Amino acid sequence: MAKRIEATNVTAYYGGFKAIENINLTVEPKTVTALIGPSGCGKSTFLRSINRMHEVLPGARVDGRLTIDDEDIYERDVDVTAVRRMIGMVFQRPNPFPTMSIFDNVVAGLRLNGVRKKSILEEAAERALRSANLWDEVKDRLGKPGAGLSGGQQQRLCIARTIAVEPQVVLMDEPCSALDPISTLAIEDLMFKLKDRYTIIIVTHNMQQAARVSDRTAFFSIERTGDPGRLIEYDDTQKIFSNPSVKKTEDYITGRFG
Ligand SMILES: Nc1ncnc2c1ncn2[C@@H]1O[C@H](COP(=O)(O)OP(=O)(O)OP(=O)(O)O)[C@@H](O)[C@H]1O
Repeated sequence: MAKRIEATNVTAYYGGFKAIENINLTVEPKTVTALIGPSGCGKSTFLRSINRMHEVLPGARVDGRLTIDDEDIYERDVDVTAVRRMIGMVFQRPNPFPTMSIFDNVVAGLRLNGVRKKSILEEAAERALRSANLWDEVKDRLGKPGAGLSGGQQQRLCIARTIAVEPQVVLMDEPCSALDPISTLAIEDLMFKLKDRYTIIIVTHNMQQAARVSDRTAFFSIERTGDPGRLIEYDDTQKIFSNPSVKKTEDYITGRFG
């Protein structure tokens, strides 16, 4: 189910502004890859290029090649909705649909895909909530609003909603930045468990988190304000955090810049 992602010379623009330039990296299936780097270096832009969310903004575009298991997702005849179904995304702030119940939140994507049968929806909801380590906490109040959960629970609800449609890749943009340390650890445990089935890419500002959860780490940076973000170093997480090859990476992870 998990898929391999390959970016070749990916460059992304906001109108005339080039936000990232010539990003080349390959992400293997069933791994967690962390994108790190100083603010504004293009981590989120690159992440959103992977499921074609970047182009949703007026004037925004992507050049280069991005393949998922050798299929170029920017080919002209590609169904963008199918791409976004295959590549789920979890955002910085938990964003459950506020007026929907916990159950309706989890199955929202399935309903959108035309699934109507109650027993199928119930099974899928339980499976996704169990995978998201949330089932035990919510099984007795599935009809209550999702917005009534704690921040950490809401984020796990959003993860359940994302995986309910069985994507192959899960993108996470600073998924723990609004959470307390205990909820953060719960999400990190979850990532560890989910990588059995999915390819996961996470943007994080938390170096310890990158070191704890990821197999590979990509360090992005910019030369100066207004320049595009570039991939400086990409390697096994252990190598990046113990013996990086590039001085700039070392300066960043040791807190000397950024
Ligand atoms: N909607 C937008 N319109 C114009 N420029 C944008 C937009 N979003 C981001 N940018 C610019 O693109 C560059 C990269 O931004 P991006 O958010 O990808 O960086 P980032 O590394 O994820 O930053 P952070 O760590 O602060 O979230 C920045 O210069 C930013 O100002």
